[in-house]
Amino acid sequence: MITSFNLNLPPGTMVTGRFNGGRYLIQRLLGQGANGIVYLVKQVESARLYALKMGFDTIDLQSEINVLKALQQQDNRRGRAAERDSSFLVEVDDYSLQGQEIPFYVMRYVKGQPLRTFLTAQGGNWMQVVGLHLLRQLRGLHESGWVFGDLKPENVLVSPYGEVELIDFGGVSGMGRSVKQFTEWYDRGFWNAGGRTAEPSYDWFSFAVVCIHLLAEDSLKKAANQLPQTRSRNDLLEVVGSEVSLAPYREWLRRAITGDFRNTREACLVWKELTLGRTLKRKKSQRSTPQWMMGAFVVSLGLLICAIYLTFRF
Ligand SMILES: Nc1ncnc2c1ncn2[C@@H]1O[C@H](COP(=O)(O)OP(=O)(O)OP(=O)(O)O)[C@@H](O)[C@H]1O
Repeated sequence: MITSFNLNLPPGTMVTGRFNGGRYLIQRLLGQGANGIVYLVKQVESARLYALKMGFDTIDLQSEINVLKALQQQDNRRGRAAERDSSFLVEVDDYSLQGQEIPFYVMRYVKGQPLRTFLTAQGGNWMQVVGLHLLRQLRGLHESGWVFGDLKPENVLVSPYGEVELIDFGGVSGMGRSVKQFTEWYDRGFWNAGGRTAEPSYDWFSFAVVCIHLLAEDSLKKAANQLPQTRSRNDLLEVVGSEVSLAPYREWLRRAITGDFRNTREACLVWKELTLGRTLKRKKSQRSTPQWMMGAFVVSLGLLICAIYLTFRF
């Protein structure tokens, strides 16, 4: 039986595909989840870095592979594959270990920090930049007929300039189907706030809960710990209305929780207007601040403004 224990492969291990013969040298462990274990690997032929995921369960892994294949084909059709660092899906094969066949697939390596780590290190204000990038990623998926489904902070990696990549496509479902993988807090059903049909509003809702979780965790915990039958979307709306840390996002969060956007393009636009307007106001008011007080903020604010400029310019 394959377990996380015997899949714990040390750096320097060569993983050779049983059918295609692709060779990948393990550099280090990237992470481990319920469905598999992910390594940073170097493809021997090209010396390129990729992420390689080995599965504990062939069926679960296969459903992720199917989604990645479909996304890859869509990218290829639109001629986008060349624009990316590398493709969604590089290779699928089996690895023989101690007489067992372990399915694996190779995907692009996403360099970045998990969303929560990033915001803790850089400050909550970065949510403005990160949020827009994330919504744009969702918009791309939605416009291609997919819903991400299992949106949670662990599935979002952020680059030093606030750019975002989604990982773990195991929860992606075709529009109109049932969401097949979700995590309690971010799930609309958990809050008795709607069904689990894969539609853009399902992802908006999850994203709203991600924001509340990251910026007002205690209040979210309290609301989530109620009896399941009394939990409702009003509990979330109350948190949104009362938490100061959520004030900049209040209008957007209310609309996301109630599913009140025409589409994800509109969700992006509203986010942009709300957060950009606020940043400009803050910049104006800072002009009257004495210079000596500015010193400590200059570097981080400069970086943030740079990122905001780059984010909102396009
Ligand atoms: N493409 C990637 N690039 C960099 N790191 C990655 C990549 N894919 C996964 N990881 C890392 O590996 C971890 C586990 O991967 P993943 O979330 O796909 O596993 P999982 O078993 O499906 O998780 P879950 O239990 O959340 O369903 C992630 O949290 C992340 O840290």
